[in-house]
Amino acid sequence: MPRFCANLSLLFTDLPMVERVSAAAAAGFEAVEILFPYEENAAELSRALKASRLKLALINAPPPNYADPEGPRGFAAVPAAKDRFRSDFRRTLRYAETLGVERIHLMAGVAEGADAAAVFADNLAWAAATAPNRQLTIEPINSDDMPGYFLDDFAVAVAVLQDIGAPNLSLQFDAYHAHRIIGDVIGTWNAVAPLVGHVQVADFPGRHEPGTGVIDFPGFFAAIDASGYDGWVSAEYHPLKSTEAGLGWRKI
Ligand SMILES: O=C(O)C(=O)[C@H](O)CO
Ligand SMILES: [Mg+2]
Repeated sequence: MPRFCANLSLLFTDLPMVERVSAAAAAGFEAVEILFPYEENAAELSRALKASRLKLALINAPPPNYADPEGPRGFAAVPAAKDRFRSDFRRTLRYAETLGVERIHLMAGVAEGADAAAVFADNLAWAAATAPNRQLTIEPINSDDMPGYFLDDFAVAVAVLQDIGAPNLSLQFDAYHAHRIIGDVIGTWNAVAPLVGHVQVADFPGRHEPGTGVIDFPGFFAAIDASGYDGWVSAEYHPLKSTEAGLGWRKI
């Protein structure tokens, strides 16, 4: 079975962020991800992670809260926001240092066209060269959930990763988005697995726990194991009831 990680922006949300860390450890997770840690006290969060012996697998680069439906969705592919992307990235590196983050997800933002594609490639190459010791990811996100999001296509993600060819830049594979963008989660996984650095899971419809919808998670987890991927598989879903009541999927 893959190694599972808890997304603390979506799980254990009845608790303050710092307390979600020990709740994840008590539920048997060995790693967590936090999409928006920027409103938290980084030193306090770091102490909580150490006390629970949990790794922080992933954070998103700012802006701080993409949960705001009106808020920006990152800037990596936004031509007018090149300076903003780069200053945000430097800020992320400071958080990553304090928190001991394993991977940083660089969000593309709302943009389209040839200029956006060129700026995206340029910003990613710059970020990978600026932080050669940090692992960075990009994630195709379906445009029904995030209208206008630049990176809504696995082929575009694969092409840019292969063009840049940086060893610290990889694909973030979210099974929920793969289902909504392409439909065939396992086939898509088998085509891109060597490029993947981080995995997230939620079922469709509803974006709830694996096993609550139509995605073949036993088959997907078997495909992950067969591919040799040994990174984290993160629970990035909205619990149907309570977080604890919905954790049985880890044994399916
Ligand atoms: O939308 C997703 O699936 C993500 O992983 C983004 O990081 C959300 O911010
Ligand atoms: Mg995701």
